[in-house]
Amino acid sequence: MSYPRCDQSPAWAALQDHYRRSGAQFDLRAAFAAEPERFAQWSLQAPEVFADLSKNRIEAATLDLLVQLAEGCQLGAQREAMFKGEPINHTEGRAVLHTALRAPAGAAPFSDEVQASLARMLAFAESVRAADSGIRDVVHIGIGGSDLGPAMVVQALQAFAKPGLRLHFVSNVDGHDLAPVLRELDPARTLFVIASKTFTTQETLANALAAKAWFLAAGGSDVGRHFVATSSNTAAAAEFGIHTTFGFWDWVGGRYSLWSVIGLPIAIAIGAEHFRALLAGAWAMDEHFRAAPLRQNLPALLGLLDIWYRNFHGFTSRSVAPYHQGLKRLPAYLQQLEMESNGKGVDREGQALPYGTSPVVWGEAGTNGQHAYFQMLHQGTDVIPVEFIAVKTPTHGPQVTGELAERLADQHVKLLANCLAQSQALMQGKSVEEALHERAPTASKSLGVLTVARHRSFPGNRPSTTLLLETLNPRSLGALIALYEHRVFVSGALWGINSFDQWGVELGKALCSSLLPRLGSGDVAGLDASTAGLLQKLRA
Ligand SMILES: O=P(O)(O)OC[C@H]1O[C@H](O)[C@H](O)[C@@H](O)[C@@H]1O
Repeated sequence: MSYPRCDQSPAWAALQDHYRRSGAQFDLRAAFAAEPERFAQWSLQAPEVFADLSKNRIEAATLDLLVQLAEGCQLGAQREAMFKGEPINHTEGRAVLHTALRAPAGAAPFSDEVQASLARMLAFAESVRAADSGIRDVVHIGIGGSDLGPAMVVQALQAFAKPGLRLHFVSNVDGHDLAPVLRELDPARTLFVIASKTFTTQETLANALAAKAWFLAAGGSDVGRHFVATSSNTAAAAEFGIHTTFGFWDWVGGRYSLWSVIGLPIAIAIGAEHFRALLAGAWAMDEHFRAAPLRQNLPALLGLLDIWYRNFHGFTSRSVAPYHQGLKRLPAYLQQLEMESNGKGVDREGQALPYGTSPVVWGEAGTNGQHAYFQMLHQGTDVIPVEFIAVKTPTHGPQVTGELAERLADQHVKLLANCLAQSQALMQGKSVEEALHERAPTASKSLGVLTVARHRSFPGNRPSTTLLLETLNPRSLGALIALYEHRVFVSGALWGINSFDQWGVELGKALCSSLLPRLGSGDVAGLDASTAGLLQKLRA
């Protein structure tokens, strides 16, 4: 299982040369002026997701070299190794088979187990949704991969959720997360889902214990019926006192687990049929990723573009701007997916990498971000590629009628216009010359016109990608998430890193365990002066 690292491919040096000769001077405005076909040439339809890549600093020669780079790193073989279940998470000796969770029966490894687990989980979800279940509130307690995916999807698919059934997500060990949720609950009408792959996570166990204590104190009875677990550690869940555990396997990574029983709250919210549509959308993207030639392969193209920007242009972050309020948790979800997967500093053999890996991924739903940090995207000193996600048709649900429906439809047009305007503005910019010819009624009269024009000019040539969905539904969301998963796989595969472990979260956990008793005892012996000083202040 040894594949060449990107800098070992001849295309790497060729890309460095190409960057120096052409990439560094590339101008999007000139490219659009010179290439009438640029949009057609650089856009493509993948399953459920249309992508416009034309506003990126990329030309045919760049793509040629990036494709050579991918081939040099044996991307195709690496991809097959994942789909076939080889232990590509080699530091933990595990396969990486989230794709098997959404494969039709018989189409992927472990099919029988997967189908049986899915059927059991969906049947349980339907029983919770049934009118006679008596359940009104579902509290999902989990963190990281056992929280972000389900929470993001449930939020995104509100229009498909069962009315009257309330889903709550509690993740933080900070009691300010759990307490306000508990205030709204009736124990007799509440189901707690304790989600933890390992069932050892401090935050989740603490919240689960607190929830159980509240449940009993509030007069709840039959813990066995009101608490269930989703975990690959069924023994630990049983020890905790939970009788019903939906198990899964070590080859499902936490941040890739929403397709497994960790998706139980999704299934409870949207029902079995919609959950299957979510899986089907993801599988459609899996098939595209596996079969499409690299030049028409959207996850591959996005991953290659990430390499181009990170390693040749030196851009250190990427902003995600979903123009759909339902996707407001998508940036947080992507932060774990991408930064926990590819935030690595050594290659598979443990050698320090001579190049950058995961960019910082951040963002906010549009148009909100426009009124906050877009200033920096437009005029700041760093170039930050932006990924816009727009949804053509809104889904406000049947209860929205009459004048409200008309107004919301109009607001959707405004939303889309904003999305288009931002990528256009980033690209076009505004020269000092143009700014000089504009009226600037709010500018200070005491400044010279040239000074004002300089403040009002935009460098432009700032790259962005726009992803379009026809509508946000279970199938399209499944495809969108799988697109991101595979794009992260592509850049990780070329960087030659293990995208599927997360040792970087361990040190803080271990130090937390040793500091916890010290916060009680006040013992600061052997601590650095800063930690000791802060600990004493917190105890005072
Ligand atoms: O599902 P759990 O075992 O409780 O783990 C929850 C999360 O915590 C860990 O520290 C990892 O950083 C995440 O990858 C994981 O998703």
